[in-house]
Amino acid sequence: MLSQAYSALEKLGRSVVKNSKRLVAPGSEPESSSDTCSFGEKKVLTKEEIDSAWKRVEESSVKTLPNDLILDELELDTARFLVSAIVRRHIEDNHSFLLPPNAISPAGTWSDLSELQDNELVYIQSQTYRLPSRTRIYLFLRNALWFTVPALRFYLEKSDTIRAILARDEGNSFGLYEIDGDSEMFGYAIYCSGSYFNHDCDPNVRKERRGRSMAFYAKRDVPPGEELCINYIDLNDVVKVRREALSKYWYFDCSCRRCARELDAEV
Ligand SMILES: C[S@@+](CC[C@H](N)C(=O)[O-])C[C@H]1O[C@@H](n2cnc3c(N)ncnc32)[C@H](O)[C@@H]1O
Repeated sequence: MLSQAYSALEKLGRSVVKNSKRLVAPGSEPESSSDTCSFGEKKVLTKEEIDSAWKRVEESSVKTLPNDLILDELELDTARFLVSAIVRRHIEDNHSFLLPPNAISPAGTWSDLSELQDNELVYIQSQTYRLPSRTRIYLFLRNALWFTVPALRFYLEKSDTIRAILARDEGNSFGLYEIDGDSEMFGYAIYCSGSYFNHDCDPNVRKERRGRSMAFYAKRDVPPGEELCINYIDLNDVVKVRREALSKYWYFDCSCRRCARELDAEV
């Protein structure tokens, strides 16, 4: 089914990108089709406004893919990731006997994913353009898969499943880097249990990618009860730069002891 869904997407994705004939400046707000939502003025959106934007899009009628529903390459990547997640959920819901016993993928199950921190509000509030982008991806998938892969309609009729996946992907996924060499980044992956590590600027755990898995090792002896933390950012930076990075890309103010110590030393 995954290949069926991917091939439907690939065909549509290619034709949509090919027909788009337009260049947009990186980082500019993408245009939206009539069914998607847009916010002319940049403003901080409330939870209610975000909910009602999704509801409006859900209420639009299912039709064959409209010509003006254009996804850029990054959005198409997101669409592929979403398809693999909903296919996985479909298998867990309906054909769990197909999954090898006790062979939980490193990514975790659907229920593991649902339990992760939901970051939709904070991310959309910080980058408003993401909302029309996400609703476009949802509409694209719903219209592209509705007739070609009817088994997935259940997950696309309402936006909850797509919203839930995107809300957990943000802020919980790990960057995948080349192990040796120049640290080229290959992409992102979610490892549900690994997402419970908080950040510390003097972490007691280090992460190491091993093929498709992520391994975590203690960096020193850890007394029972001490919180296990990894680092989300470069630890060689000075406190101001570290905190700015955590605030800009992770949307939190670091409460670790190293930050407190270094901030104290500055005053
Ligand atoms: C990947 S999650 C870590 C698990 C999360 N604490 C949970 O309960 O699911 C990242 C979130 O944890 C919190 N967090 C992680 N490290 C932190 C730190 N050093 N200071 C403050 N908040 C932190 C922030 O809310 C951040 O968005």
